Amino acid sequence: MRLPEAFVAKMKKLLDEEADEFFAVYENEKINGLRVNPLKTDPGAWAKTAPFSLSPVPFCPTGFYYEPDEQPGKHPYHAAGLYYIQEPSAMAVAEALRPAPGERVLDLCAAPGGKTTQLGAMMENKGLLVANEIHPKRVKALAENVERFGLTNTVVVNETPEALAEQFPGFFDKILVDAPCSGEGMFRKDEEAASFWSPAYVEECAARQRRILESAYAMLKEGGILVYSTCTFSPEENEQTIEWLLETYDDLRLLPIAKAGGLEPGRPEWTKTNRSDLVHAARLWPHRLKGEGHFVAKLQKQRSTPPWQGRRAKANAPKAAIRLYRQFEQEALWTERDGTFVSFGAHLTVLPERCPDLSGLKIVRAGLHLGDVKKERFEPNHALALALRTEEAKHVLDLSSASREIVQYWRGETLSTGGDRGWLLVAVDGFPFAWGKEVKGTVKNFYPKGLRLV
Ligand SMILES: C[S@@+](CC[C@H](N)C(=O)[O-])C[C@H]1O[C@@H](n2cnc3c(N)ncnc32)[C@H](O)[C@@H]1O
Repeated sequence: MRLPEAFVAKMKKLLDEEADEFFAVYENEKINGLRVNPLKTDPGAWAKTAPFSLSPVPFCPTGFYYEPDEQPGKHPYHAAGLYYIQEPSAMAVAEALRPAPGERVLDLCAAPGGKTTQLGAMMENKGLLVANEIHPKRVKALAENVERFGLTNTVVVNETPEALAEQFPGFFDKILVDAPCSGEGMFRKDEEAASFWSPAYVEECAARQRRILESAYAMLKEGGILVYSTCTFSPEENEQTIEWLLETYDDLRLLPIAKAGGLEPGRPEWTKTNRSDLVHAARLWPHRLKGEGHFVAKLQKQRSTPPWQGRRAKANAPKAAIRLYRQFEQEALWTERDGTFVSFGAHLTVLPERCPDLSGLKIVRAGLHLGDVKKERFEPNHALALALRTEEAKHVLDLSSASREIVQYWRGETLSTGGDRGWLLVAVDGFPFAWGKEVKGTVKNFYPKGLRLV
């Protein structure tokens, strides 16, 4: 592939005798990976019986490589949220943050949701995950992936980092800044990134990263952890951004990232002041492991920070909406859902635990969208189907992934079953896939129109 000349010259200078090995990887095919959803299945056990030939990614316990001739993105298991197709090196980022269930976590630059889905799964749907994306178009894909993965503790927001910082000073235990960057590490995967590249663009990205990090710092609580990552090689956006951060906020401390599975240290010699602590950061090099280029740094805030003083969100769902939902629950489910029920128009939603007041923010999705009240009836949302376990549904239509019916259903067609059971959960090999309504022998299709197979 054709690489920008100035990029080639710069990397030759930086990498010196390692440069030939580095440039040789551009002749190879890109590496493919998927990350299995532990909310839905046991990754190790599933990988052994999966319809793809999977081998483990050494630095991510839920990550697997698949072969270039396979297409897991087109399998109904993908639609059922069993895995996320993700560039393997990108999987190391959420591993460095590793939030615990119950924490307050922010993914500040989140679309399309690779890391959000990984963080949400690590949190076992407990606590609060705020997934923010500044671009209104990209936020839609983020919300869809959150839904597909079955995340119920996640609020998807479409804001600037500055607006969030105003609302949430000192609020978060953990923050991920997976920064917009010049994308040098993705040239092999995305040739367009190469056409976009220039030295001036690298500087522009670095300036933007610094602004985003200022907001992130403001939102961290005392003792809170920040992970910063890029998919680029340039020292200006990596070691030097962290150098700037450490100089600007002298209470921040770099924490070591384990160098397992091929991760290498950051490069102190690429900072302006030769900061030795940059070895704690991690670099993922495409010529040193099976994956593209990435940089990851982990920092802890030491300064005493006034605890967040904001209000909690209050339940506001009309009684009638909850009554209709409870009726649906009685008819279709064995389990009852508790929590803070709120309405956005006809939408009925249950918020994540201890969710803060969200007024004034552009909220795309808040917690679990249970369904909509339509003409005095409750219609369950696709998100609810994907957040359930099959055992929770009273009526299940389990289709084989190899069957014609699953493809028909995915396309939006009705199915003939002969039954009359009302709302039923359509599943693929035992994994929830969508809602259907079985009336007088026919299952009416509730697979969302925008997600159907075409
Ligand atoms: C590297 S991508 C994030 C990838 C994502 N974390 C994932 O794993 O799927 C960076 C994101 O930052 C967003 N972004 C661009 N400018 C931004 C800004 N000024 N503040 C915050 N986010 C920004 C981009 O739209 C993009 O979606």
